[in-house]
Amino acid sequence: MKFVVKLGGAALEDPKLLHACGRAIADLVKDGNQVAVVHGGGVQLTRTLAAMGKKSEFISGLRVTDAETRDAALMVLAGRVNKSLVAALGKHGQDAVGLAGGDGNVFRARKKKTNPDLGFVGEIAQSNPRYLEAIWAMGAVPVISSIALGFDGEYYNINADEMASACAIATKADTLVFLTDVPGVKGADGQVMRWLTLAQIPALEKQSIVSGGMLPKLNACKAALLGGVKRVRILPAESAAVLPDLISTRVNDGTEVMVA
Ligand SMILES: Nc1ncnc2c1ncn2[C@@H]1O[C@H](COP(=O)(O)OP(=O)(O)O)[C@@H](O)[C@H]1O
Ligand SMILES: CC(=O)N[C@@H](CCC(=O)OP(=O)(O)O)C(=O)O
Repeated sequence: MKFVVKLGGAALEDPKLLHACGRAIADLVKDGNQVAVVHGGGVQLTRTLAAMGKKSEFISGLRVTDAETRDAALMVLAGRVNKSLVAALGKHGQDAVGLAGGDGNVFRARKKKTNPDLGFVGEIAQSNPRYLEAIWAMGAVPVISSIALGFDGEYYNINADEMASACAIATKADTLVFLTDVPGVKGADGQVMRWLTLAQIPALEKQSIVSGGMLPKLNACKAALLGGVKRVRILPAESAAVLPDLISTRVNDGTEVMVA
């Protein structure tokens, strides 16, 4: 089976959690699966920007990204965060190869057209997974940061959930899992929804039951399901150990997002 596992920045904050996620991903590979990891690092980027004296601003869950912010994103996401994940997999004996969207032209971006304008925020315009296939052929795990090179030669900041769904579609993954900092998608009663269909999403958004970072996440779930990915699950990073069980065992953690 082919898996894309997305790790959010909050999940990467806690060394114990990072260790547990690294182990679960390594176990998934030991079971014979092909796994690509896509990661965020929003929290880490916000912290670095604050140290630089820059405030972070988000519109509908997307960071307003001027040139200085984009350069910091390259430094933090494609640098420190990417390499700490490569190290976490290495600790469990799993080879990993870090890359950003521009490397090997695996993902190419175009500027996201939004109102208001978000600067260097991009969306994936083209993908070519041949380098991912090559990394898998070597028994390694590609670890992809949410940065991609535009056709104009500029790097663009991509929401990591969006990057993960583009990766799952491009690689024809069977399963896309979002490891995050909440136990799942909470409904109107504040309880985690075990299942969520695409038809339920607009009402949740309209009533502001989902907001912030959950908006791009649910958009990414929808894109993946409509793009042919069979299973999409939002899972708390604390439950990463259940990853290898997702295929054959009934798992209650998190929210399964389904077409209908
Ligand atoms: N209905 C909801 N259920 C769960 N989380 C929600 C909901 N609405 C908004 N959120 C927010 O979405 C966040 C998860 O998105 P995000 O911060 O982007 O995570 P990640 O770093 O894993 O991508 C949660 O921390 C929570 O604050
Ligand atoms: C355009 C945009 O918003 N990009 C995100 C990329 C990182 C990300 O998505 O990180 P998480 O998965 O940890 O939230 C950002 O700048 O924060």
